[in-house]
Amino acid sequence: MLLHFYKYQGTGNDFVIIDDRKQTFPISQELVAKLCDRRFGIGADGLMLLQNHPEYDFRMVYFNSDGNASSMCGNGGRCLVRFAHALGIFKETTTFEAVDGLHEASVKDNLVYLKMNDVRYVQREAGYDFLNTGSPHYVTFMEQVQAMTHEEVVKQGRAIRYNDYFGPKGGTNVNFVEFLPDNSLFVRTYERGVEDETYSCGTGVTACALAANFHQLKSPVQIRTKGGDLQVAFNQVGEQEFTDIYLIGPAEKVFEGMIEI
Ligand SMILES: N[C@H](CCC[C@H](N)C(=O)O)C(=O)O
Repeated sequence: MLLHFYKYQGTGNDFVIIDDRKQTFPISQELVAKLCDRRFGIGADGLMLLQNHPEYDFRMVYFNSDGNASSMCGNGGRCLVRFAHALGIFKETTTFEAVDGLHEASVKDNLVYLKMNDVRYVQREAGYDFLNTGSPHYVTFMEQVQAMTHEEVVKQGRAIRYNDYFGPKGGTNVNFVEFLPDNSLFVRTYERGVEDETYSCGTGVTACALAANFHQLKSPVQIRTKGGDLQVAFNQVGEQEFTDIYLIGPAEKVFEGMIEI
């Protein structure tokens, strides 16, 4: 069977997208992992289905590149909004349903504005913060993050993702954050379910921006990643409470094609 697919990327976090409004995609962990494989498939950090929704513009179904369905993907959400806009599903703003509930979004001047769910609690520990921005994120602020090798990000990220505290809870994504002189952040992320460093992580940079608020960084926070620049705007309504959280940045179609499945 020939499958029509689209390839999108949002600041280097890349995805296979399927227009599955007819809900015919034969979901299986094996097929999703194969399509995301960078040698034997199309290659991506994740795969998304765009499906019809009885009340809202569309439904987002997200899978990590390990083939397993997962929690919310911020960059994936931005790419799917860009795709839906290109399909003509909406003109200015859209509301869609994802695994963590409803999201509003808009496309303006080549940027996608994605509203993230409110954050009601930030667990603050010695040396890290832990919060859920649609996916679970461990955030640690340190020097020289830009200078870390890929191997160091993977080794240190993997150790935290599988440690005795986070491992039994399904693991976590791990973010290493450096304050830059211009009050922006440089973020590198080890992603659960990709089990590697990705070029950026949308729910990850969102978590880093909120955690940086405890270090006097105010909204909007500029974040640099290996894959490009993102912005996170938010409203702090309480010591640990954030609403009106927007993840803002570019999302582009790279190519489309057909693949035998
Ligand atoms: N790997 C994440 C999901 C994708 C998050 C990331 N790609 C993003 O842009 O938010 C997890 O399993 O928690």
